[in-house]
Amino acid sequence: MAVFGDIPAATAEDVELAVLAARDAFARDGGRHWSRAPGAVRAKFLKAIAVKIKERKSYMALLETLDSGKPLDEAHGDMEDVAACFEYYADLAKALDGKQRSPISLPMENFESYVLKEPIGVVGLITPWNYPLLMATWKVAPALAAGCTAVLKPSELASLTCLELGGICVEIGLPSGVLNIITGLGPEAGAPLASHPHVDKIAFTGSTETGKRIMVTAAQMVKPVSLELGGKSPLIVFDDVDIDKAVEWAMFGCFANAGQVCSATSRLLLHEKIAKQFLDRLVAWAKSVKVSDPLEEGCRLGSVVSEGQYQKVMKFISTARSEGATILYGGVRPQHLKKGFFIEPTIITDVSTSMQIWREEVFGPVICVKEFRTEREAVDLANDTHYGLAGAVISNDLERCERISKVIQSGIVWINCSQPCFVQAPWGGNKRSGFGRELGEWGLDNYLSVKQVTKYSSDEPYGWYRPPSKL
Ligand SMILES: NC(=O)c1ccc[n+]([C@@H]2O[C@H](COP(=O)([O-])OP(=O)(O)OC[C@H]3O[C@@H](n4cnc5c(N)ncnc54)[C@H](O)[C@@H]3O)[C@@H](O)[C@H]2O)c1
Ligand SMILES: C[N+](C)(C)CC=O
Repeated sequence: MAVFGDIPAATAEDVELAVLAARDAFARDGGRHWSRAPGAVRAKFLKAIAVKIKERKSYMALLETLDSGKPLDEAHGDMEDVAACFEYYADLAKALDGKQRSPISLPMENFESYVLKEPIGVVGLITPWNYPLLMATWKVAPALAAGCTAVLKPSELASLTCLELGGICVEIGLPSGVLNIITGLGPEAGAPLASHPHVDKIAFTGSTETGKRIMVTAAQMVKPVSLELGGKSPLIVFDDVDIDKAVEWAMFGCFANAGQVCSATSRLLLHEKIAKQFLDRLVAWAKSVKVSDPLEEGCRLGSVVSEGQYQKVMKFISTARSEGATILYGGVRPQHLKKGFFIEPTIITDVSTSMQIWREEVFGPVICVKEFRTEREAVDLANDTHYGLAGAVISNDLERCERISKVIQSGIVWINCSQPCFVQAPWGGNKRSGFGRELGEWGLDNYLSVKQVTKYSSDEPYGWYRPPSKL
């Protein structure tokens, strides 16, 4: 670990200032310049942010890698996704103007009704460290597109690219107070934001434990929340597949970003007929992964984010061993990397459904494996979790895949792949993985409130009461 910068540790007083600034920006000039401005006005700012991100892609990616340990190639991909997300919501901001006053068909001709979509107000955005700028962007872009003003609190473990975003917003002339960024610890900076009475909504991405706390706090004010939480997602592989193709998806599903992915398919379910051959190939592929300094060309597995995360992942592995599982491959620091928080890609077999490694989110490059005989058994194992973020199935029988996609209890199902993520498609979980959807049009709806306006349009009196007799 090396210190290459420091960030402010905000407290409740800073949160107060940030919320005040956001409230002021929301209401300034009756909202004419932001919250009630045409979506096309806000779209220009979002497009301008996207342009700057693209211009600075290499620098921003480097910063993300230095801060989080993810391979530079992955950080480049993240920055492309960040720019695409701002562009996408710029288009939706523009389209919002045309969706206002959409009429509702009513069963009584004396009434006319239409719907206004209005920004919720000041929103608090609290985000994690695994995709620091991307996870923040999934909230900032739609919130701003909707006309909200925001206070963003990124993770204390990786805040730098979010601070850069703040600099970009100043450069492009985003009206002051529209986006406010505070850095600092969860209890000191995140909690006062979540409990602030003048914050109208909290959008949170992070662990299920913190999500629960945020929900309890928000409940005191009946404040809406959307929660994107953890996962323990399954990948089911049937016996009719091209083994190497399926192995590559299994690897990408659990070793990309060193497995620090909410939707990581970290429970691998293999049809018993191919299990041995599949595991032999999986080990061979895992051996060939380039684990290195994330800045090195071709790196495919960098370090985990922090010493704390390293210790946590190692503890999961040792508990799995002590509970009787087999560490088929990995489970240790790579021999050639004496410093840093590196962990070999790890494959764990002989797993039972009561083991911690089967039940809890590791958030590291660790996959656990079970075999199944029948489709029914595969689905039961896939759904044997409190989480419900994602699931994946690989088979050449597409009817089977579609059948399974209907019964997997999760917000996302991948067929013949794992992890691809598109800004146009909804993202979010069921069960203890949270609720609400980000991305796509659903992501914009997160920051809009729906107002019904109904007009009595007849010249006749309503006629429910008899008029009093005239004297
Ligand atoms: N569902 C998704 O889309 C998604 C995406 C990315 C990450 N995640 C989840 O995020 C988790 C990893 O992220 P993490 O370790 O940063 O999570 P975390 O819950 O520890 O922290 C997330 C954020 O909450 C803040 N926080 C902590 N305590 C708080 C409190 N009491 N009040 C308010 N804010 C508080 C943190 O400072 C950070 O900014 C994993 O569980 C992962 O699955 C989910
Ligand atoms: C959605 N994704 C994979 C970018 C981030 C989840 O941790």
